[in-house]
Amino acid sequence: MEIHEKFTEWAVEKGVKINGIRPHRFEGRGLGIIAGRDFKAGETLLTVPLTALRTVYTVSKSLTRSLPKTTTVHCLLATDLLLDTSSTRAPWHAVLPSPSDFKTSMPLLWDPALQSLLPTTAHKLLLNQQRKLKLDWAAVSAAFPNIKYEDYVYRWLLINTRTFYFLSPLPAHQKLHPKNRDDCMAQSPFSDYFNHTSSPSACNVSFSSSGYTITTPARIKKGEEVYISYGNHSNDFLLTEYGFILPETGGGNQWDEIPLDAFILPLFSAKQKERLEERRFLGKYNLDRKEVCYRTQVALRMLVLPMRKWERFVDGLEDMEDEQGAVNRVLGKVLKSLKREVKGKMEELEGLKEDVGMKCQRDMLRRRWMQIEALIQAALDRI
Ligand SMILES: C[S@@+](CC[C@H](N)C(=O)[O-])C[C@H]1O[C@@H](n2cnc3c(N)ncnc32)[C@H](O)[C@@H]1O
Repeated sequence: MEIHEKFTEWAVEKGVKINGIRPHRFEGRGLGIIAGRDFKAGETLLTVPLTALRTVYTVSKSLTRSLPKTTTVHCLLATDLLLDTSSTRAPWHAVLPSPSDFKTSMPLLWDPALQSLLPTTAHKLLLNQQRKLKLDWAAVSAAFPNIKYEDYVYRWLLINTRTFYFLSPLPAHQKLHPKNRDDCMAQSPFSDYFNHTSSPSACNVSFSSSGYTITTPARIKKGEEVYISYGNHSNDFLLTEYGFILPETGGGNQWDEIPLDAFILPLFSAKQKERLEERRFLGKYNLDRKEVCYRTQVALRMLVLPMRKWERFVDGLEDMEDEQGAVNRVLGKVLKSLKREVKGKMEELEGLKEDVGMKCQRDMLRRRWMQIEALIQAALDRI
């Protein structure tokens, strides 16, 4: 833990205030934060001043000028991180995960045969990630032909997995605020040790002109891991963007959900789709841990109600309960088709040769498919 002690000293020098917490290695989660004492609800665990952050405003002008004006903040921060060989932030760089940590966990670096077996949402996010990386790499490789792709991707993933939402509160920066939400990012030392939970016990991260403040909403006992929330994300999102999924044990992921569009949309005629679109109920049908979403309930009613009655229902003039039995029968068919698809994907995964990807990658994918199967089965058992 010596590098972590050195980094902690470095962070304190930069004005980071660490109150009773320290980095600790947790099985399966890499580094995280452990409570060094008992905490009461409302206590502040960490403050990071603006001056300690790495942001688009700390990137040197010479680097910014070398890249096109349209370059993303993600790309600027990744390139800056790669080119920064000074000793200024060396203690911070020393505690970052290694390229091999990403190789095992991030689907972006997996074998294409495994990538093609990612669940729908995770796969869509991967395609989007690949598109963004391709554009960023085109800009960087043109400006710095000596940079190696692997070295760049490593930094790109560091930025992808370790930044916080950031909009500079400094008036001088405000006219330059990024237009794209994806560009509102900053690296914050020490805060980037916190692992994610979907539980309400996650610490609150607030941001103001004095920087980031991390506060606990609940009591924490000495020796417990302390978490923040990266957002209300499903496990498919966490898998592609952060390289992990929350397990079922310990409460699981309360925000987990799976899309149903591929199985529901084909049930409608072109005319029905038009009407759903007009009433803003076309697509984005999901199943979460408790139920199918309201959009699904509304859309499926179109298949069991005369159009007029459906319109009255959408206008709030008809009761939801009356047709629930008929809706559940359609939903049951949808869920059974989805379950068959999941089974097929799991069989494909089992049929892959042992040398396709790494065992830990295949295990992670299998665990995700099993979670999806369990979500579907729980929904079938409810109806
Ligand atoms: C901001 S960093 C947190 C610190 C990181 N664990 C480390 O070793 O430096 C985010 C990364 O931590 C890991 N992580 C965060 N929360 C996790 C969790 N609940 N379970 C497993 N891994 C987690 C993922 O690899 C994620 O990309």
